[in-house]
Amino acid sequence: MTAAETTAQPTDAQPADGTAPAPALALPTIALLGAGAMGRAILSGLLAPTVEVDGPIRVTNRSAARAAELDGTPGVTASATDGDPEANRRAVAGARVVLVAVKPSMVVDLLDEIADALEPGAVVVSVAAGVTVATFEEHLPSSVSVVRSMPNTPAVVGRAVTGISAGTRSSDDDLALVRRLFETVGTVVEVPESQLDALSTISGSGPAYVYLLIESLTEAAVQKGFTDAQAAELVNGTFAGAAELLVASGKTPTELRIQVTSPKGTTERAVAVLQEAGLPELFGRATDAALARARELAAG
Ligand SMILES: NC(=O)C1=CN([C@@H]2O[C@H](COP(=O)(O)OP(=O)(O)OC[C@H]3O[C@@H](n4cnc5c(N)ncnc54)[C@H](O)[C@@H]3O)[C@@H](O)[C@H]2O)C=CC1
Ligand SMILES: O=C(O)[C@@H]1CCC=N1
Repeated sequence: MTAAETTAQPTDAQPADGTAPAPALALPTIALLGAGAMGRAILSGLLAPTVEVDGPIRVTNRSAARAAELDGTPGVTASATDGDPEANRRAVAGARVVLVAVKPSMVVDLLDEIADALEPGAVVVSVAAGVTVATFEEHLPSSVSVVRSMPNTPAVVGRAVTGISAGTRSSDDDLALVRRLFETVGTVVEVPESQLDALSTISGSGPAYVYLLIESLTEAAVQKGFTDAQAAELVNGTFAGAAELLVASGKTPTELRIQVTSPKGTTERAVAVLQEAGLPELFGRATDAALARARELAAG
């Protein structure tokens, strides 16, 4: 199931026995504009039982169907913007944090729509790829601050890696607040804005690269005669196990690859094919292409 297909729900931070732990983290009033794949992934972290948000999270989305689905979620009020031109303005009025999670091409129109409804002192948090702090600040009053972020979809299971960058008007407290917010869905790395697009090409897009590798190896398994179900079990299990071993062992990926690669054995032949085909360089080119696209998005 992709993040886009999930509905917002508490992350696996919830204890298995169903008992509610004491809220460990208090967050102020939040508006979330755009409940697509990323917006809902973040929402799932904010709805964890360990998080206490001041008042319901005000969510908006273009389609009425998605808004209606989310409106039934405890801790959320959701409105559709289709047919209700005031929905975003109502959502941001009085909110201390405003998360902007619409497509990059829609950001500027959205900012112009909400600018004079924002609470002075609000922190506007962007997750939009490419769109710069300067663009945000240009379209918003000087009484609000901007923080740019780049999360990734493992937020749905509380395992996001999120980059955050301060805007020119954001205080240390604003940045700390945004860090706490994203820590509800995983880990947070603070970088200067000049590095955020590069970070996006690695961790923002990274889950897609991993899934493409999984798809490719699965195809090879099916070509070798395994059923789809067997291929998925072999490949998904191998990726999950390898990633867990990487984290648990504290070893580098190179050390772990060498462990698998018996001298003159079978893996050595396979790895040689991948290296001769230029797999490492391909990732350099792929991330360069993503970076170029981020710059196009920044230009509008
Ligand atoms: N999908 C991903 O892995 C990541 C996405 N992002 C960023 O997150 C943002 C959203 O991306 P996705 O969730 O993938 O796109 P999406 O298309 O799944 O979601 C965008 C949502 O915004 C809603 N929307 C459109 N106009 C609106 C408006 N005026 N007011 C309120 N809601 C509105 C749409 O109905 C839609 O549900 C983008 O800016 C993207 O760059 C950032 C990191 C990772
Ligand atoms: O593909 C995109 O533009 C967004 C940003 C990083 C991941 N998804």
